[in-house]
Amino acid sequence: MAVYTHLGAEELAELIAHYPVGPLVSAKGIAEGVSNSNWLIETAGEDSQGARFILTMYERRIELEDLPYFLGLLDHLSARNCPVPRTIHDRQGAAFRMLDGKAVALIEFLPGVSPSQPEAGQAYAVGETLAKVHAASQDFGLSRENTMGFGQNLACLEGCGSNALASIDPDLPQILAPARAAAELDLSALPQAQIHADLFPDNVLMLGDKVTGLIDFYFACSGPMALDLAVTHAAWCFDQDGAYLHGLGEALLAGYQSVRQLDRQEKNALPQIAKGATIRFIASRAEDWLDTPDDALVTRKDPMQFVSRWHFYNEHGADIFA
Ligand SMILES: Nc1ncnc2c1ncn2[C@@H]1O[C@H](COP(=O)(O)OP(=O)(O)O)[C@@H](O)[C@H]1O
Ligand SMILES: N[C@@H](CCOP(=O)(O)O)C(=O)O
Repeated sequence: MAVYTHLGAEELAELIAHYPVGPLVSAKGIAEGVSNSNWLIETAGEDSQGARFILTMYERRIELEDLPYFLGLLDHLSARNCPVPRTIHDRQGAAFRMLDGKAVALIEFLPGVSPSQPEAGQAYAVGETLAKVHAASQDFGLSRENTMGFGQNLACLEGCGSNALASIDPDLPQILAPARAAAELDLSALPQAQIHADLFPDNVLMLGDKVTGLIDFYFACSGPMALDLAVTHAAWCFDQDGAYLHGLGEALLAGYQSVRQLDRQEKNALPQIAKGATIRFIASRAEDWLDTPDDALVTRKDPMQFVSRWHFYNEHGADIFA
């Protein structure tokens, strides 16, 4: 379920009239996603050829002051031929508007579907695209602190508390010690860029092995490129049962390095960074788990999936990223 707000037909038509896209033809709520409300918008187009867009209403976890960074980054990357949707600006040139007290943005619709069981060719293409995004972001003029960094992950887990973590799974509190170790890591000397920081398969649109869209940049921030690669590795390279998919891992790293070679310092740090990346998702999933009522329509994501990935990187990280 990801339409948290009801927008009536007249309200939608009035909103769309502020954009140079022609009159509204249809609006359908999109079920996927958990954070924001999204609609697939069809308009007549300025030239009456018809056009499609995504209308996003920002509901949770997004600060209004961060929108110029997120939406500006989309426009910056799109202008540099990265497969990223551009923002449609309204007739006054604004990238977002307020509606019923919430921010909304109209975003280019990109074709493609998110792979549910990614294959090696797709992992290669995602690695390649991620490296291109890192390169293209180098001259982006804005920056944003990572609000889900290793220090914040520790604070989040400590905020949940051992007892509450144990109520999710008796083994979960054991992640507190590794979270303390991750919070001590200093990644500031590693090569930096604007990073997506949440590049799960459901945030990538593909047609076959071609990446047609990277979406959902709402955790994007300024940070080490190796962290983005580690998040993507942890999100793409394990099957439903938690088994490591060696072929996907190799392909992702090869695709990335076909565009940008990792340096020795990054390779040495990657095993620790990958463990930290798993803790990032353990922390947010645990917090969401405890915050989500049992009868909520949103499906809770299991933090233990990433605990098992932490153990994998702890044992094999040095070999994988050598
Ligand atoms: N630019 C886009 N082009 C095509 N589909 C999109 C686009 N942006 C979002 N979507 C669709 O909307 C869904 C939810 O979007 P997403 O940004 O991931 O929401 P959330 O932040 O709530 O997770 C995606 O799974 C995708 O199907
Ligand atoms: N990718 C995160 C959850 C963030 O949700 P998104 O729908 O905004 O990508 C996870 O899997 O824990």
